[in-house]
Amino acid sequence: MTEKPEIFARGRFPDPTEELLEQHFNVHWERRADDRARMLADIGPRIRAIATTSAQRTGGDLLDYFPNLEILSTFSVGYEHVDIPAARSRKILVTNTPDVLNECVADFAIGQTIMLLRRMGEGERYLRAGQWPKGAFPLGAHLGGRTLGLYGLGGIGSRIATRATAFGMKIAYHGRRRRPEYPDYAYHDTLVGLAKACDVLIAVLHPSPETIGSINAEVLEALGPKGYLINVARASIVDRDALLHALQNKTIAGAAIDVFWNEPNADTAFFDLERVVLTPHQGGASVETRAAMGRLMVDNLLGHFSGQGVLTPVS
Ligand SMILES: NC(=O)C1=CN([C@@H]2O[C@H](COP(=O)(O)OP(=O)(O)OC[C@H]3O[C@@H](n4cnc5c(N)ncnc54)[C@H](O)[C@@H]3O)[C@@H](O)[C@H]2O)C=CC1
Ligand SMILES: O=CC(=O)O
Repeated sequence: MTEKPEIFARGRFPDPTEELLEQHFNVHWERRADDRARMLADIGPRIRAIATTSAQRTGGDLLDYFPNLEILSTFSVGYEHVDIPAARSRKILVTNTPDVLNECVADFAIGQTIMLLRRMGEGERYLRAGQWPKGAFPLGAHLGGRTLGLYGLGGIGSRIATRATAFGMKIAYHGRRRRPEYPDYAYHDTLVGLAKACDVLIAVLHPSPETIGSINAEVLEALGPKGYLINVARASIVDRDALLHALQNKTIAGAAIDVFWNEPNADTAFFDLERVVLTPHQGGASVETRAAMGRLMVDNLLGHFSGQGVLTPVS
């Protein structure tokens, strides 16, 4: 019987994923190490793969423990927690888990849109606080007839658009180029232009040098006092101080934030604001989606070790 490849596993995965990893590999769990430095020194040269969640940062300093590392497989679409140039310079293949969570994150983004516009979270807090007998809760706003602006029209963004259309919303988007496959969606060649044109701006794209901090004071001003921001991408895309200022001064109507600047610590400065929905990075957090992500992460590792090739390399 051939030896199972030895892998280093970082973070905590759902039980079925951990079982799959144990089934196919000889797994060294970082979280179970009594003495991490000794563990790394002992197993480093034998490790051929890393499996990781997005909560762990992997840079060149860690990769140096693994001179025979071939592949790093992350249990996430996002890969900003991996130092891609450091991996590339060591000829380490990196894979992620795109597409299997598109529908799940799109459902969630629409859920946040409804929650925000219809003020459902605030309404529930009002009821629980015993405020209802003192007067009816203020009115919310419809989705139908409003324009949804997508900053990122990829796997997830395109699914959000389909759902929003069913709610009667018009779709606009900003990207690096016009997408002829979406003739019914209005293209804006600047983010400010998109923000001006839409009522609800949803960020759903990878953080990159080009996009980090791109939702800034100018964009929020363009969104205006009747505009809502929803961020299901990464916090780094939004200028935190500009957003806080806009919410405090009501220069935008509200925001839903699923991703934070220092996860898993939420930013308490946003806690007491009205018209704000805060969630703990739940976009892809369903049992079914997590299982599919785990399967894909493991399939990438199996594809690599069988010689058949990985399914979803980070390009
Ligand atoms: N909140 C959550 O739980 C989750 C968040 N995400 C986030 O969503 C992001 C997007 O995921 P996918 O839709 O799968 O990615 P994708 O790669 O399919 O789509 C991203 C889109 O953004 C566009 N884009 C890239 N740079 C741009 C720029 N400078 N200006 C405008 N558009 C640009 C791309 O052309 C592409 O159409 C992920 O990178 C991740 O950060 C993903 C999964 C779950
Ligand atoms: O944020 C989640 C991911 O898969 O990326």
